[in-house]
Parts: sequence; structure tokens; C-alpha cells
Amino acid sequence: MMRAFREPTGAAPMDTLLQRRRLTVILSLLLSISFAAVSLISYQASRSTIQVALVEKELPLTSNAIYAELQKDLIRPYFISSMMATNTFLHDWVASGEKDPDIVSRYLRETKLKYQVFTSFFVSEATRNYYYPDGILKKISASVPVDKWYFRVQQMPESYEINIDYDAANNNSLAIFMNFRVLDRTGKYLGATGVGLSMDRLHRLLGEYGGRYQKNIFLVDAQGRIRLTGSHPASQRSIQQVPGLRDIAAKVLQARNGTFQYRTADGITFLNVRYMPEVRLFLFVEGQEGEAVAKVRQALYLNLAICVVIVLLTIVLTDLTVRRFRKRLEVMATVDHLTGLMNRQAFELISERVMADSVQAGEPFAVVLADLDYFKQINDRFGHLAGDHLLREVGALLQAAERDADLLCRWGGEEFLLLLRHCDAAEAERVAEALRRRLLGHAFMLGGRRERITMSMGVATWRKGDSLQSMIDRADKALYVAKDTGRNRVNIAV
Ligand SMILES: Nc1nc2c(ncn2[C@@H]2O[C@H](COP(=O)(O)OP(=O)(O)OP(=O)(O)O)[C@@H](O)[C@H]2O)c(=O)[nH]1
Repeated sequence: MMRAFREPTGAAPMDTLLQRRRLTVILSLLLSISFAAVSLISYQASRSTIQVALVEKELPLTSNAIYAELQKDLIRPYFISSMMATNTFLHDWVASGEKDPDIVSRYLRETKLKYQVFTSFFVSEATRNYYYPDGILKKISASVPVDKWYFRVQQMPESYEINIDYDAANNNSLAIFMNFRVLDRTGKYLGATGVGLSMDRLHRLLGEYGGRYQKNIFLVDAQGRIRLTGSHPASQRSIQQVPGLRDIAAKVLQARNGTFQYRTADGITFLNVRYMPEVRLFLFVEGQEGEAVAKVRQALYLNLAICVVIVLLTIVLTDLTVRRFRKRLEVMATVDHLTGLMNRQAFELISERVMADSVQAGEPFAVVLADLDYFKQINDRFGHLAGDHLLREVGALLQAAERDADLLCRWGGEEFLLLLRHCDAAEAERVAEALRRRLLGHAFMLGGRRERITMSMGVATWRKGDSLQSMIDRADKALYVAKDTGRNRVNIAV
């Protein structure tokens, strides 16, 4: 069978491959960069929203709530102790020689009951008696380590201190003492008084709030020592020892109030600090971006993964589309759209190669230029569309002719050109004759009637020094002779 058109091979030329690769790289870069940028921007936006919510809402709200509770638990005892220190009854009782200890014990018991505190006390400078609600607990002595607090209070310039210590009057349980210096009207030091608070309640309070708001809450003194946390009754650590926090410890203690942040291995920690001047303690409320940001981060990873899949899919689809269009373009560039045969340009390209192979192999070959006879009349009689239809039919007929490895194209108008391989003049004439007869014998139907369609052909065989063009020229001349001498004939070029 004659080869009318060879499908373009899959192999693309080098520059096309490079262009495709460049398109793929540019496309993937553009998509990846824009996807990644959008994902990162939305991640940063969500993260900063979370941070703003934490810093501007969550931390201050938690701090306010716990501050209100602490007011009750810490500041109220401060006022009670302050009142006790200025109580003239106490001053007078001391001045009168501390005669009946029951009097002061009753006073201490009533204070304890009325204000619902853990303990109340008065230590007299004159007698060194430690009075408590049940009487005299002991005598204070400078040589006893647990009594050291009293001598500190005795010497301190401030009017009071807050001390976390073990309470000997209550099974040595841990308590917060408000230790106020008692001075009489003349400024003479009479001793120390105040109340003690159970650490348990405060400790529970911090723990509860910490758990409810997912925050780390603790109280810090002016030196930076962590005096109370939700998890430990009294920590021995100071903020100067906490990784990350130590870097801003001095700044925080100096600023007293505000929001700060520091970095640890777990991420950024945001800190709200509030100073309680009455008790000289700082309330620290800490929160981490933690879980909320982890969710946003997960969404970012998911976005990026989706982006990778989309980029890959886009690249694959683009590549497939480019390949398909390239093929279609190649077909359009090489095929005659009316007959589906190879067009002139493709024929010339392929013929050059076939000719070169045949010449090198020393094999004879020929070209046949075939032209329909009186085609103009067909158009005139039956219309241009019928002419087109006839051209298609003739093309199919030639294509169905017998020889393998030959090339066939529509050369132009109503002309067809064949390249016959392994073919000397005699064989070429035989092939051309067979085609002519085949056409003659075919029943072409035009306008509802059978029409006789003929072709004239010029045949030229290769001669040394011939190019494709020179062979076609000779075949053309031979064709004209065939036309001139009556048409419907094959003429061999001389
Ligand atoms: N329908 C149709 N007509 C075409 C096409 N290409 C060329 N033609 C027509 O083919 C006709 C060729 O006319 P001529 O060159 O005079 O040739 P002819 O009528 O076949 O006469 P001879 O070749 O001398 O036998 C012209 O009328 C062209 O318009 C085409 O693609 N379709």
C-alpha cells in the first residue's frame, strides 16, 4: 500500500524539548512560589491573630480574674495586719506590762475567726513572747533558726514584710505571713503582729486558674524569687534561673507592669505582669502560642502538600496538552487538509531523505506527476464542493494502490505526485499505467450519474546529478506531452 502520510514520530526535536522543559520549570516555579507565598502569608496572618488574641485578650483577662481573687486573699490580710499593728488596745496592753495573756489571745482568736485567716499572732519585743489564739506559743530567741524572721522584722526599715514560712502554731504547715512592725505613738518598737494565710488556698487558686485558662500563673517577689505557683507551694527558683525568662527578668522587674515575650525551645512565651504594691508581689501570667499555632502550622503543611500535588498535576496536564497540540500542529503542517494526504512541504522533506538513501544504496527510483483531466469542467458542471469530493476520492484511490514504501502527496490543485522506490523506468511506467487504469475503471458518481474520470501522468526516473526538483520538472514536461497528445495517458520523460 502506498504511504500517503507518515504520522509524526513521538521524538521531538532538541529545541522543542528544551522549550518544553523551560516551560515546565517556569510554570512549576511560578506556581510553587505563588502557592508557597499565599500559604505563608495566611499562616503568618493567622499566627499574628492568635498572638494578638493572646496578648491583648487572654492574658489580661486571666490576669484580671486572678488579680481580683488575690485581692481578696492577699490584700485583705494586709489591711487586717496593718490594723492590728496600729491597734491602740494592743499598744496599751503592752504598755501595761502584758499582764493577762488571755486578753491578747482572745483578741487574736477573735481576729482569726472574724477575718477567717489561717492564724494571727503578736510577738512582744519586751517579753519575746509569741502570742497566738491559744495562748503563748513560745519565747522567741535569736539563736533559734526558725525565729530569725522576727529579728529581721525588728531591724527592717519597711513597715511590713511578706514571709512564706512554716507555721509552728499549725503543725508546721506552710503559710504566708504578713509581718507588721508595731510602733507606739512615740515610735517605739513594741514587737511584730499580723496574720498568716494558708498557702493551700492560694496554691489551689493559682492551679485552678492555670488549668482553666491553660496558663502558667505564679507570684514573684521584688528579687525575682518565685514565691508561689499553681504546681508547687513554694518554689526555690527565681525568674533569673528560668531559661528564656532570665533574659528579660531585670526588664520585667523594673517595668513592674506590662506584656513581655521570650523564646524557649518550645516556642514563644507571652507574659503578662502585674505588680501588687500592697503585698510587693508580681503576678505573672504566661501563655504560649502552642496548640492554636500548631493547628495553623498543620494547615500550612497541608496547604503546601496540596500545592505540591497541584503543581505536579498542572505540570503533567500542561505537558500532555503541549504534546497534544504539538502533534496537532505537526499534523496540520504536514497534511493536506482536503485529501488527508501528505502535503507538498512534508513530501519534499521526506523525499529528500528517501532519495538520498536510494542513491546511496544504488537503487533506481522515479517520480510520477498525475493530473486530473478536465477538472475545471467538473467544477463548472457540478460545483466546487463536488470537485473537492472528487479530489478526496481520487486521493483515497491512489492511496489504496498497491505499492508499499512509496510516497504520495497532493502536489497542488488537481495534481498528485508519487515517489516510487526500487523502480526503474519500465516498472514506473507499469505502476503509473495501473493507476491510470484503476482510475478509469472506478465508478465516480457526480450529479447522480456515473462519470468517467481520467488522469494524465508524466514519469521521470532518476539520473545521475538529478535533484527532486529536476526530476519533477522532467515529469511535468512529460505530463504536458501526455495532455497534448490526448490526455488519459502515461508519458515517460526523455
Ligand atoms: N474543487 C476544487 N477545485 C480546485 C482545487 N484546486 C484547484 N481547483 C480547480 O481545478 C481547475 C484546474 O483547471 P485547469 O488547470 O484548467 O485544468 P483542467 O481543467 O483539469 O484541464 P487540463 O488539466 O488541461 O485537463 C481550476 O478550475 C481550479 O480552480 C480544489 O482544491 N478544489
